[in-house]
Amino acid sequence: SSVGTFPKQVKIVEVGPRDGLQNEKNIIPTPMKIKLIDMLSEAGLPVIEATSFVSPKWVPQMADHAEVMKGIQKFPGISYPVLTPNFKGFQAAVAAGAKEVAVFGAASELFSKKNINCSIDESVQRFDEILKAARAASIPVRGYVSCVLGCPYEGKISPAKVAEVAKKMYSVGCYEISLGDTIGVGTPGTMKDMLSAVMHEVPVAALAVHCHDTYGQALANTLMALQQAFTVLKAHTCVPGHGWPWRTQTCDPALKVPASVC
Ligand SMILES: CC(C)(COP(=O)([O-])OP(=O)([O-])OC[C@H]1O[C@@H](n2cnc3c(N)ncnc32)[C@H](O)[C@@H]1OP(=O)([O-])[O-])[C@@H](O)C(=O)NCCC(=O)NCCSC(=O)C[C@@](C)(O)CC(=O)[O-]
Repeated sequence: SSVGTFPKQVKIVEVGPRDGLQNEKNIIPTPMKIKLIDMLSEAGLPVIEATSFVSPKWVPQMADHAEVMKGIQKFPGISYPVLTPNFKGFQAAVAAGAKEVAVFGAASELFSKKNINCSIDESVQRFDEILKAARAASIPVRGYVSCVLGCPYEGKISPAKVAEVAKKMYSVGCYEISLGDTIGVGTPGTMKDMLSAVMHEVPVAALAVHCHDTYGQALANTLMALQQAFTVLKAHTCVPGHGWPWRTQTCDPALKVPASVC
């Protein structure tokens, strides 16, 4: 009976080669990373986050970003976005052949400082600079908001704060906002409250969730997010034939994408 309460289509963004590997202490050989990404491509995943163009002093495991990008097979129809924290990273990513990038901010001031060494407001300014250059180069930019259900330094984060940051990132031009339960402390209840607040500010079809499984709640939280998305999508109508921002495909009437994101 629950089958009718999910969206008909779901986009999965595979982040293993980046999020999965970035904290590994032992440096994984570049050919092994390339092999992993090629195997994920062969498995048919539509989007594979390949690496991140961050400072090697901050994340040594991702220091081989350019070699990874150059070495992987680019399967037709598969996107290989990479993380870019600043303009320097964006330029390096484009030079290495990236066709899509992701910027990453946080709903927690302390986490922002510890992760990308700037305040939330400063991060949005940096993203704006990336977005302007990306627009000129026709490169789509995805946005992450970390700590949406809790922060390792600040504890609870209010849904209103998450909505505020998500709105800012959407407003500067991120085509999709991925809401990260960075430390996996969310529950279906807190996920529901957070999404309700964010959905007032960002169209549901432009939202994604990124759930860590620290306490075994990731699947339950994802289920809640899908059900909530379905409830909101069901209430909207779509204008067929309109293109997605930054995207070439036309919107799918079956998805009932709100006209506001077409
Ligand atoms: C943002 C910075 C660079 C600021 O770091 P900073 O130290 O403030 O940067 P800076 O501008 O002062 O530069 C310091 C040095 O870094 C270099 N540098 C500067 N930028 C780059 C770059 N792009 N690529 C390569 N090198 C760079 C720069 O050239 C300089 O080199 P030096 O002169 O000392 O030799 C740093 O904090 C950083 O790289 N942070 C990345 C942290 C990170 O990757 N975290 C994990 C990803 S986020 C995540 O996992 C969450 C997510 C997305 O999965 C969702 C969720 O679960 O919540």
